[in-house]
Amino acid sequence: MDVIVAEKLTKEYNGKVAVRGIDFRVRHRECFGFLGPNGAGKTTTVNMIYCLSPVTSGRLTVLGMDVQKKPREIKSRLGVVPQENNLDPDLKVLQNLLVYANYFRIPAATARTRAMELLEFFDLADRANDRVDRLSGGMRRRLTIARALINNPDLVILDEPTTGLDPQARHLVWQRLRRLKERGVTLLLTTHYLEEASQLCDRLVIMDRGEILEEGDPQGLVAKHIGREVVEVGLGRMECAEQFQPAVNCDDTAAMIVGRTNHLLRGHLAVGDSLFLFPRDNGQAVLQALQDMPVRFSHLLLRPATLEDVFLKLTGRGLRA
Ligand SMILES: Nc1ncnc2c1ncn2[C@@H]1O[C@H](COP(=O)(O)OP(=O)(O)OP(=O)(O)O)[C@@H](O)[C@H]1O
Repeated sequence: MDVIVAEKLTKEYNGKVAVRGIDFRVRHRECFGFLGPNGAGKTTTVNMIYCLSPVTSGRLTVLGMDVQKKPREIKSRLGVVPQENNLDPDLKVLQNLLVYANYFRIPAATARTRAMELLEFFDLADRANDRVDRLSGGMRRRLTIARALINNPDLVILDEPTTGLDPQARHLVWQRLRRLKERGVTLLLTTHYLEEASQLCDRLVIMDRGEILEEGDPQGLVAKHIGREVVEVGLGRMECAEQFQPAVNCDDTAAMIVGRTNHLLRGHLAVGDSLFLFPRDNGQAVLQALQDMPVRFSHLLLRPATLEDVFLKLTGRGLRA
């Protein structure tokens, strides 16, 4: 049985559509992601999944139950990590977990054992008696995730789990989330970090302006839309040789580059003063062809293709634009 089934799911705020008739399914024990820029509708979608925000139209079932009919039952089996940490800063680390356990009516002894196990798992055991306001941002985030697990949920929803964390803290959170997945917990996360999506998600949807543009596994999506590599050409502040004078603007130069390398490409994309070339199979040959041109580009690089390229190709914008 799928853990979440959404069909033509729609959310409007005062007549303004935030989520526009989307369909998706989350499978048991997978990590499923919503990748998209700010305002794409990710938070709105997860708010409907954890029954915080009513569905405007369409069908949404979580753990086999309709969100409009069984919100209480659904909530009791979910763990939720909201975008903003909402820990109680006046309470100590362990107390934060115990108070939460109380909401779920977990017996005190069980709650204490589980809380200590979770603190251990998230590398926070030695901070159990510290006040929350003494913790670093990364520790608070891990504590928020630990708290979401206190009721042993069947599904954990994480809204932008590592936004605002430094790279080291982010990697530590990813490591723990991967271990949770190995233990069989179904994870659903929203993110605008392509690296987070690639590192954690088995499958994801790319969302923009309330719609799902694509669905698949991260590697499969990159292979389908882009290929293995990208040659990125910076067309701003170019230095041209005399004989290359006709190519004075980006559009002309981009057209000329594509003309010369087309036989080596499976596609290309011009965005602002950057040109992205998608080599058919030999990125090095494309790079060489450009290096042979009498132009010094503002930058020229051959790099692995990423989900960011997929997003750019689908929307014409960057994820952080
Ligand atoms: N409570 C609300 N009332 C009115 N409009 C809202 C409300 N919440 C969200 N919106 C609008 O719905 C759209 C989708 O917002 P949402 O927060 O779901 O996007 P998001 O992808 O999660 O982005 P972010 O990463 O910024 O949270 C936006 O246009 C937003 O302004």
